[in-house]
Amino acid sequence: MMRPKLQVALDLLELDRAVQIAKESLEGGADWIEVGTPLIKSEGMDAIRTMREKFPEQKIVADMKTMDTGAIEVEMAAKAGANIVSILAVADNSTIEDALRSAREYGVELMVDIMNVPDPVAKSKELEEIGVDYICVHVGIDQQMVGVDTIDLLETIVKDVKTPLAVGGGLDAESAARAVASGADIVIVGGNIIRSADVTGSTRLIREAIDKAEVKERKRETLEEETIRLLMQVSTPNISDAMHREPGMRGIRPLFEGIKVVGRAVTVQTFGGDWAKTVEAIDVANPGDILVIFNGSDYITPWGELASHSAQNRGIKALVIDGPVRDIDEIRKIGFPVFASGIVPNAGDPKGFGEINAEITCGGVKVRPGDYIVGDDNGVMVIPKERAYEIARRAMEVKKNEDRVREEIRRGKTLSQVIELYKWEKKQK
Ligand SMILES: O=C([C@H](O)CO)[C@H](O)[C@H](O)COP(=O)(O)O
Repeated sequence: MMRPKLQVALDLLELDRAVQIAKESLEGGADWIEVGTPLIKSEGMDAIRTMREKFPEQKIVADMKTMDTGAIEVEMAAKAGANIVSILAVADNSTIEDALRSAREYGVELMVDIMNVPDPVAKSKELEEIGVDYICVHVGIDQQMVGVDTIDLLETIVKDVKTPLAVGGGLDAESAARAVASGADIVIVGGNIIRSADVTGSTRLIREAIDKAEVKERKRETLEEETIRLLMQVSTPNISDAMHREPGMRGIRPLFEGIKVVGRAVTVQTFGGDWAKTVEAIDVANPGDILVIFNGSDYITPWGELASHSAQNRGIKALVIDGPVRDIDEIRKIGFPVFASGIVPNAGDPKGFGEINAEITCGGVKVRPGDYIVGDDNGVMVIPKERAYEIARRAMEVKKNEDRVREEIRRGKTLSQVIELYKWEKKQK
């Protein structure tokens, strides 16, 4: 078997950064440079021309994601210097066939990306029949965020076609090795190389993994386990960015610094310091949950040290309260994480008004039982339970991107230089 190729996907917006990252990834063992679709949209065919000029010996893949007018788009990319042009399999066969004619005419190869096709096996057979050079088994970035797995897709196709397979979609060293073991001829990696602070080192790790193609037994995490693991690795600002700058809870701060908590909400609606429901909720919650309380008063508390102690014994992760707490000296001593909007000495009475596990508003944000709560030094974010996995994945992408930008700042550029801020200012109409 031929040594599998490693294709680095330059999904960036800035050409200078893309050139630098390409250079670093080639040093780490990448074979092919993919001019990613975002880069092509941002810089046009100049992105391909520049890569050709900077890397005259390298194989360059243009990820055009063409849907129509296949011939002209292949011609453009070929004339700009691409060796392989990638178009979409969801395009009509007339587009794919004409793109292939153009590829033959201009001396380039055609890769066809089966992302989003309704029947990947049937489509792959059809593409083989048409005679394309490569089939790209690809799970798009948005699909990755909702849990679609690239290797699962590869395994459904591999036995039915002989055309060389390029495989990509969220691959890291472990899944890249798995892809090769399952039959990938070309491994495409974007985010896990290009967003790394150490592009060369990350490429090297993936290179070694695909060369060995050793598959380790893996215990698949449940979606909930993976969601919590990922959320523990990102910050509330990462989460807010991933949610299109969704606000955190207003006016709610951690009682002490350096705490990071993730858990699912058990909600409590109470009134003016009535601590019956807040304390009963400790018995309702499961280990790992976070109590989220709306108190309706900023001068009488329904929560203090004894409740904290009891919650901690039950394995409850934290308390988030729109309202004040008391006994914070004792709460700090036992280290029970509390996020609150105030501190007072006086508690209310246990009258029994209110409700456990109703939808509430806390710090101006809607919270339902089971929603994911993340608290850290910056405040508290609420993630709707239906989108928790997706948001966790997207927040991780935000974090990775920041890791790379931080490294480029460390090397001496200003933030606006790194992200070419001026170019991306909204132009007035
Ligand atoms: O093609 C891609 C995507 O659609 C954005 O243009 C990526 O290059 C491809 O998915 C590889 O990137 P990662 O999934 O981040 O590894």
